Amino acid sequence: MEQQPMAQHPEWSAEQAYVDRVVAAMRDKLAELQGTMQGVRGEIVEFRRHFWDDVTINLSTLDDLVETHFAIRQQAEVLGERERRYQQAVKTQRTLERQVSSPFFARIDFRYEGEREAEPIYIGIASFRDEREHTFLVHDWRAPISSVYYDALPGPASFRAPAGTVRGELLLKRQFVIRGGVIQAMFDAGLTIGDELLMYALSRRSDAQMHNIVATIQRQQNVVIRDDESPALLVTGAAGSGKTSAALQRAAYLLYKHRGDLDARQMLFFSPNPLFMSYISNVLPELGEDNIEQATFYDYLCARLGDEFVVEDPFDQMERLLEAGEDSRMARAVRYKASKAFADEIDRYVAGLAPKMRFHPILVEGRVIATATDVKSMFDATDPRLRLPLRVDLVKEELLHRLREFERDEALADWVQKEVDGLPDEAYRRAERMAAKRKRERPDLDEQEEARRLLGREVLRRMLRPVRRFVESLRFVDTAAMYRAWFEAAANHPPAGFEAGDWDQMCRQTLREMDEGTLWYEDATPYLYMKEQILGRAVSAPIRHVLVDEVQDYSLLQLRLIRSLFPYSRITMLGDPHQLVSPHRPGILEDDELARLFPGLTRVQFGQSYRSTRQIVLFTRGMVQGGEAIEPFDRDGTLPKLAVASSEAEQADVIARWLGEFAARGHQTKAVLTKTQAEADGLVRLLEERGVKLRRLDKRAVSLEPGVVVAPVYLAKGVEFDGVILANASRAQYHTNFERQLLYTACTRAMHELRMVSVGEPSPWILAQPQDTYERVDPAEVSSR
Ligand SMILES: Nc1ncnc2c1ncn2[C@@H]1O[C@H](COP(=O)(O)OP(=O)(O)OP(=O)(O)O)[C@@H](O)[C@H]1O
Repeated sequence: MEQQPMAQHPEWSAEQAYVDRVVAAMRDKLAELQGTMQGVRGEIVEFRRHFWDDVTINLSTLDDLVETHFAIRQQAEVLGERERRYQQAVKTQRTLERQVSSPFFARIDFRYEGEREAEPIYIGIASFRDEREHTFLVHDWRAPISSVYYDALPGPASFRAPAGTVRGELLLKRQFVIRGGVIQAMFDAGLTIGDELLMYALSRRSDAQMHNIVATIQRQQNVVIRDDESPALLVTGAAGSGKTSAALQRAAYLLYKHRGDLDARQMLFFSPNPLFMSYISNVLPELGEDNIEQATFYDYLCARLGDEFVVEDPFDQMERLLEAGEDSRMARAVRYKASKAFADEIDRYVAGLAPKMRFHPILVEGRVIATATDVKSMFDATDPRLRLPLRVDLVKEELLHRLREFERDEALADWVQKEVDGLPDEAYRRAERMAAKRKRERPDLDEQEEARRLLGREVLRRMLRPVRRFVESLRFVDTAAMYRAWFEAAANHPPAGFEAGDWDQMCRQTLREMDEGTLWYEDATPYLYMKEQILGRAVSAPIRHVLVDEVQDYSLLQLRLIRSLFPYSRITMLGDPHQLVSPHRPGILEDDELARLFPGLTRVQFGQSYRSTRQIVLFTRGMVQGGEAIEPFDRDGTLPKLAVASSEAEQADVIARWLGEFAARGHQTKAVLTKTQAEADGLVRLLEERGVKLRRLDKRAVSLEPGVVVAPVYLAKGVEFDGVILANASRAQYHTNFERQLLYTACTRAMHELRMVSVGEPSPWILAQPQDTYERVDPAEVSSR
């Protein structure tokens, strides 16, 4: 790799001339696009205005009705097509607007086998064609040939194209930083792809939003991004190794490769917290793609459970556990409910559940349509060889049939006719007209009675609407009672590792919570999982690709649930076993269960860490087992600092001073991280008293902004800051294995600077690091500076 000062690079002016040519062509295209968009917009407005002119509404006969239906549909389709065309133009316009400032970031010269001349290929966030000459002025970074840029060294090279492997020779690999249409920097790469450009990218200050990395994707990351074969992919790697980045560029790659067939709404990204969702929300739009669907697993659970229970969120669960401690009964219960043993237990329970199924009665206005025993009999009458969901479905059909019968049979009943009496005259007149019409077909009909019957049915239909919904959504199956029944029956049979008293307490606590209409977070997954096994997979067919970030924090059961909800989707999972911040059993990522659950699982391990300076990586990697394998990227910074304060007040003085230093150094995003929310709240008060302007980040926070945030570590998962100060980095806070992982997660949020302050003795996980990987400073000196 050699960097040439731009003006001295012999080809600088030739390259700038090419930039100018491309930018000019892009501006022309933008102007043309503007015209087209105006035209299409006009057409849409016109079309909407005259939508009904070409539709004749005629509902007299069935044929007329069908014809009217098709006429409306046809009009709607034409309109839909124009609207899609307009949306597409808006998208192209947005991408082009980005590209006129920075039309491309790389050039490769590739000589195809058998050709004499090499062809220069310019690579950017999207392709751009010279329409007159039918040539590509810029190639999309996802085009097959662009992979040479990411994968190959100068010399013989090949790439995979739809028609097969294409061979040739890579003669030049050049990188550019272009801003406002002017080349700012230009590097000719030798052996590796763009260390210089990567350094440039990694040295920037964070602006509280993640950005795309397409100019500097590393070879290993490219493997993940372009893998279009694995049905399931697990990427593991240290903090900051680019797992999330690779996953997002992968989404962009797949959307490009399968354009026309795969839509952003068919991809779902499970984020660790709401804050993270906004943190990454810029990446795909930067690349000209629509954002894919995003949800936290908790949101998803709640959406599936509807209003059945109020579900505790994972952050409250976390606080509850941090307070109770790892060895508490509560923690053991949480771990058990997330365990494979419990998952298997539920599978066994569901397999033998048929004779013990529980149902709700079907009632309307206090009248019984079917008692719980009736429903049970209907269930028992179905073929026992069928799976539970099919049997439930048959009961549903039978119940819907009963509802129809009920509507027919009760129309003239007194209790219904009492309601009919209260109907407005208009309804009567309508019913009388209808009855008269019918009488023409059946002269023996009692017209008065028929009118009352019609009205009775109308009243019943309205009354039965919620009941029908209740039946259709299978709420007549009392799944909660069956979940409870498991705990009722299990109370006297503690599993291994539980004392009888503790187990009994746990079972009773669970039942009590459910009585109150709430579900603890640890119960939400097993409950929904059981429910899905009984009622059938309410499969999310539209989702074709699921991405799960921070997968180390998922329990086996949560992953089983994801598998059963998205059985036809491909899955990409990203995780770091050392950043386990949930109370679940560690080791899920290495587990064979994972491969059983996701057949065809491909595992990829990232070795290099890009986020933090070399000093931060060398310090933090000692906190994890096997950490010596984590390779820092060679970006220089200062040593992490540790101050041992003697009081909370002194700690706050040190933090306030350090935040001042961070600001002076130009750090945009700064975080003070704590273990718990209560600690964060306490610190906010002390820092505000010292005149520090900051933002308290709690679980409701949905966006990250530049400035100082104070937050518990578990809320800062996946996110990064220019400078991080870890408060209360003391032994009391961080000494168990689990706390070590929290500590590692907190420290690895720092891109440029890491500081730690403890009140009293520091965490043994800090003291265990080699003395030359961090610097101890005197708090008195810091605060008097
Ligand atoms: N190839 C790359 N080029 C430029 N920047 C990169 C590259 N890979 C990763 N980065 C940067 O490194 C930082 C960390 O990336 P990312 O958040 O994707 O890592 P991660 O492995 O998901 O981290 P964590 O496990 O800590 O959440 C981000 O700022 C990202 O932009």
